[in-house]
Amino acid sequence: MLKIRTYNQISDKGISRFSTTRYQVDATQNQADAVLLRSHKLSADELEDSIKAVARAGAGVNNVPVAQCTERGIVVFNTPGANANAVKELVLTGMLLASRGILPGMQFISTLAGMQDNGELSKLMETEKKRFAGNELAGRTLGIIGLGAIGSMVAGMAIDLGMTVLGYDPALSVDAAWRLPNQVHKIENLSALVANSDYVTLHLPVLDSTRGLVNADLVASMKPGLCLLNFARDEIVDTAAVVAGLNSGQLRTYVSDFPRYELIGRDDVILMPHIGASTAEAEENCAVMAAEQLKDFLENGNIRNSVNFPLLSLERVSGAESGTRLAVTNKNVPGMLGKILSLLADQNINVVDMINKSRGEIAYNLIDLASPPSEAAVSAIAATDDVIKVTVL
Ligand SMILES: NC(=O)c1ccc[n+]([C@@H]2O[C@H](COP(=O)([O-])OP(=O)(O)OC[C@H]3O[C@@H](n4cnc5c(N)ncnc54)[C@H](O)[C@@H]3O)[C@@H](O)[C@H]2O)c1
Ligand SMILES: O=C(O)[C@H](O)COP(=O)(O)O
Repeated sequence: MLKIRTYNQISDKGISRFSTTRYQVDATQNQADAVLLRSHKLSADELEDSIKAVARAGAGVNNVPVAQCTERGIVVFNTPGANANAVKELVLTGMLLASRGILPGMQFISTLAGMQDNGELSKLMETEKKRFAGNELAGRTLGIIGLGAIGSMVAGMAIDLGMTVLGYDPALSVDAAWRLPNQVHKIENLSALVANSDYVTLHLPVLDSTRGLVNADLVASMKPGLCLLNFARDEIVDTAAVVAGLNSGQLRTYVSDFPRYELIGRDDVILMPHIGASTAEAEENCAVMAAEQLKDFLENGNIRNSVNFPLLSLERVSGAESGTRLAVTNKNVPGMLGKILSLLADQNINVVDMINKSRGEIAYNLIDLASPPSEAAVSAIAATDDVIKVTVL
């Protein structure tokens, strides 16, 4: 039996991908093979030595100790794009709430509970509605910081709304560049992007390089009256700089999925309780994608959508006598593959097929064998200097 320990509420659609004859999946599993979670802040101490993988049903992996996982040969997966549409729709909601008198207008109406005369009510609406006028999005400029799965969908939506779109992403992947609508004006300089935008929306991960990216200097460069939307992570924004910007009028509105106490109760701030991905569709998509990736890894050693391991996949060779596969993780240093293969040769085990890839300090190998390796052979490989993990699949 393979064991998966879950944290958070994971959609049943994902959990049901694991057959009950082969997997035990719930929050109580100890000595588990893998962890499946959403935003639970995972500490390295929660990862027992049996853990081979952590699957994040979602995009952000800042709640996972990725560097320690890498050192210990634990593969970390995420589900890029699976919740992008949910976030895109909430960005639109945020832009509309920031632009039209929707929330104050609704609050005004709620003060009228108890009025009994619809004629009077209609008259009151007509005299008061000027207090809740706003502006349209068409014709305005949206700056997008981070043009990955979410940023590109937001770009497409904004173009459809008649907005001009500026984009900034110094780490843009080739795949993401292909997905991007060609009407997006790529800007190399963050200050130029914020100086020329009416709305700026953040869609980048929190990393050491992006923590505090929106700071006092960037706020000072903003076009006066800009609306900032943060559906990425709170650490990317310096709250004190945002408060100062709102107080000075440099910022008109701050919309955020990450409430901070300093921001609660302000008319120029719209806060949501981290619900960017909280739709039935996104929760199902993320859970299913995470489950499929985890299964393919635990059963075949294949790696799709990992944030710390090379992406790699090897078809099972039909007719291979034993169907035995070794997954070996080692430090990315010269000569490792030779050592592993020679240990197998010493045991007279023939290699049917294999693949090897590296990423940063890690190398990962899938080796299909013509006959099952003895325990001694597996132990010898595991004991080799710079080998981190060996799994027989
Ligand atoms: N509010 C929510 O519920 C919610 C939901 C999903 C994702 N998120 C957050 O949104 C982030 C983005 O999600 P995604 O699915 O689009 O991820 P993604 O990996 O597809 O895209 C992120 C993009 O950010 C870019 N980037 C990296 N460093 C940058 C920098 N310094 N400046 C500008 N761009 C930079 C990358 O090159 C990439 O294109 C996640 O990391 C997560 O923190 C929040
Ligand atoms: O990074 C993400 O995918 C989002 O922040 C969603 O987080 P959640 O799975 O806890 O809703």
